[in-house]
Amino acid sequence: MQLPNTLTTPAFLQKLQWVLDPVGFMENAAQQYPEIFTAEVVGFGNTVVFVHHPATIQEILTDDRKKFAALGGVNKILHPFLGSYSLILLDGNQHKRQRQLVTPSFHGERMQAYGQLISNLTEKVFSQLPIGEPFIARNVTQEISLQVILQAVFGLHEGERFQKLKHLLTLLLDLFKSPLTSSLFFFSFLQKDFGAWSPWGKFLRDRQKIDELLYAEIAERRAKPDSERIDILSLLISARDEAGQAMTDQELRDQLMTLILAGYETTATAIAWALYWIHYLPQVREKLLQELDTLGQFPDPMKIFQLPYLTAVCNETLRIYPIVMFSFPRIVQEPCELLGHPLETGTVLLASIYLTHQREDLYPQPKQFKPERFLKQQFSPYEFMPFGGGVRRCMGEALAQFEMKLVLATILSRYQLTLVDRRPEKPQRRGFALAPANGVKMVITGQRVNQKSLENIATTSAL
Ligand code: HEM
Repeated sequence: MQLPNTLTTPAFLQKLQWVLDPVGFMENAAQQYPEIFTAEVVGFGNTVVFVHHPATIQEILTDDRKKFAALGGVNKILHPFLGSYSLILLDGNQHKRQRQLVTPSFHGERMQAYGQLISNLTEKVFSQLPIGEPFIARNVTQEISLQVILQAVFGLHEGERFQKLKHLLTLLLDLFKSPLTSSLFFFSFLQKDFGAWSPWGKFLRDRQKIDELLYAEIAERRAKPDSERIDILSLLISARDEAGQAMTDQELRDQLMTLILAGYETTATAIAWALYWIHYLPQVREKLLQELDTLGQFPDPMKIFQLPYLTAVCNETLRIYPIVMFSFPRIVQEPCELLGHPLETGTVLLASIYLTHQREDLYPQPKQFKPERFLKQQFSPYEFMPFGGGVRRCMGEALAQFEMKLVLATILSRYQLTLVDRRPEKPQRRGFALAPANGVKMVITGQRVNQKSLENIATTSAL
């Protein structure tokens, strides 16, 4: 059967461009085929149909348990890292069960509990940066994001286990960042244990050490339950499914690894992009500071979360270069038609988040960073979809949005920063994320005092 709008470039060239320049690849194809096209890519079983038409994406994502199944098997290269019970790898009822167990811990209102923690961690990491010396924003936001996950999700605080896990997880997560080391996961023939010095041997030994630390933490928590604890691991330990069953140790371990893989680099990259846009466009920074200053010196985290302009800046950051460029694959389960094209069972579909966010009819001048568009208009969940949709919609959406806003508010209200390089940052593939190619080089030029508080001090002393 003829697939929709098949690209004619030789398959190996398509794959090469997909790996090296995914944005250029998708944009070229969309110029020719503005709603749907078929391409040869690496990672999802070769031939994939890209869809970037909101109504069609809605059709797919609202029926992705049956007609367009969100099968986890296509993510199997992540199995050695995540384990058999990972949400990302499970299908059907098993997937549904894990989601039912995990979802309540990530509800929006629960995030309030982490407000102070996120602000304090940001302050701690930033206070260690020397004033006047350039730093790479993405490295700093990664440090913050890793610590937020270890503390808010794993419930670990300073101490030996925290330090060991932080070190080992960083080693393992770094493997996904370069094409060379991530090939270990793509090619099973490289997965041979030739001892601790061989790449796969080292991976297995590091993973073993991580597992020992995680299982020790889980055992301690089970032995000494503490109802005061608010971290996500504690909530998962007490969660029960419909049949009253708790999660096993292995399920807990696999979900923790999933949450760190899905949540660490994504959120860190989003914050780095936001810092870039805010400092690249002085009028955006100015407006944000005016809005933040209205809250006074020690604002309530929920008040920060609700700020309209800050929300618009975060949304526009996730629109212009969505961190995750496309949804997880959905697989056609019965012959059907999309946009007039017949599709047979087994066809792999990707909702292109990037191309949907670049549609001129939805977002006029899509290459320009304009937070105001989110103040003027409300977009449907299939027009603006940085966190995907349907049964695999991001579990960490509330945490990611909360963290983005609190980290930005803390940095902007306490520090004056500037970009070291005024040349535009280009988006580049980095592991699973679409990241700023140079990591956003910045420098702290000084501390900042809330203007509103200064005015208050001035008025009080004048009285
Ligand atoms: C700005 C940050 C983030 C972005 C842009 C993002 C984006 C996404 C996207 C696009 C998906 C796929 C959805 C689909 O196929 O429809 C996804 C899935 C997922 N995300 Fe996120 N994510 C972010 C942060 C997080 C965080 C902080 C966590 C948890 C700590 C998290 C956990 C997950 C999980 C577990 C899944 C898989 C859900 C499933 O398979 O059922 N994400 N995310």
